[in-house]
Amino acid sequence: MLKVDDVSIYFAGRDGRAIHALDRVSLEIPERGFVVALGTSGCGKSSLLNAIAGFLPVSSGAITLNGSPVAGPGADRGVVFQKDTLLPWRTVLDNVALGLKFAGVKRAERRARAEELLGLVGLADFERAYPYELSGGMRQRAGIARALATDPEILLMDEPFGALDSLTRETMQELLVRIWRETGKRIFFITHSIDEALLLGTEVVVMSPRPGRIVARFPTSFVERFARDGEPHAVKAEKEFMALGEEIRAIIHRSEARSLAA
Ligand SMILES: Nc1ncnc2c1ncn2[C@@H]1O[C@H](COP(=O)(O)OP(=O)(O)OP(=O)(O)O)[C@@H](O)[C@H]1O
Repeated sequence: MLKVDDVSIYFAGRDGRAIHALDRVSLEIPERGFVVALGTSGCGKSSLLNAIAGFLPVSSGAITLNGSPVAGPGADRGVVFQKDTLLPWRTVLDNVALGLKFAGVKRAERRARAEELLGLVGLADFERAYPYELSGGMRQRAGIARALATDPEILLMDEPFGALDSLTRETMQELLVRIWRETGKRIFFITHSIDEALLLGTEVVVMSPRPGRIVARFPTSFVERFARDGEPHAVKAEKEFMALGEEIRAIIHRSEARSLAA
């Protein structure tokens, strides 16, 4: 279980005043959970993800993974950002295997594991390519393979498909759901898109800014149908999908108006 318990995060602002980026946020991501954080810009989504990743210390509260406190980055958490962080001078295969090298895994085993993961993300024919030879979607595939290389307990994904065109984005959503089902990994995923949140998540947490907090939570199961039939448009056309989307949209607008008025 990944547990975020009453976490607050403050930053020092330029004018000397503290920026309250996250206010007493709690959430749990069980095994096989796919939790999506949704909200407008500045509501603390990235701060939350960076704290779980161990890149950012919390000001108060605690984050634990299977009972152990998160005190810094670790191989038990794989991270994928909107902009890929592949090393341009290394091949796709070497990029994927890099984390294993740091973990002390032998060369032949690194190679076998990286090849297997490139197969999983549909890049088997590109292992010798360099990042500049790949499209945006392919680079994100490589990033996902790399994040999975150390067999982490959880994948942390910060708007991974935010910069992709809509068709590529759909393909990547299908791919991610397949990987989620096949590997059984828990996932924490950030998006601005209500449709994406509802399509992918087993729970959607809605956040609002100033200070960043969770204003609503919805357990969801549209992803089961998406995984089974692979037809995002049919899922999005479901009455319940549209109704929940409207409800969430209203919550976001209300909390945005409240925080601007405060
Ligand atoms: N390193 C930092 N120093 C100072 N303020 C910061 C820092 N990082 C984030 N903030 C502030 O904390 C608040 C939350 O930012 P955060 O990036 O977590 O939000 P977000 O929901 O991920 O936004 P976006 O969707 O735009 O990425 C914002 O007001 C932001 O300006």
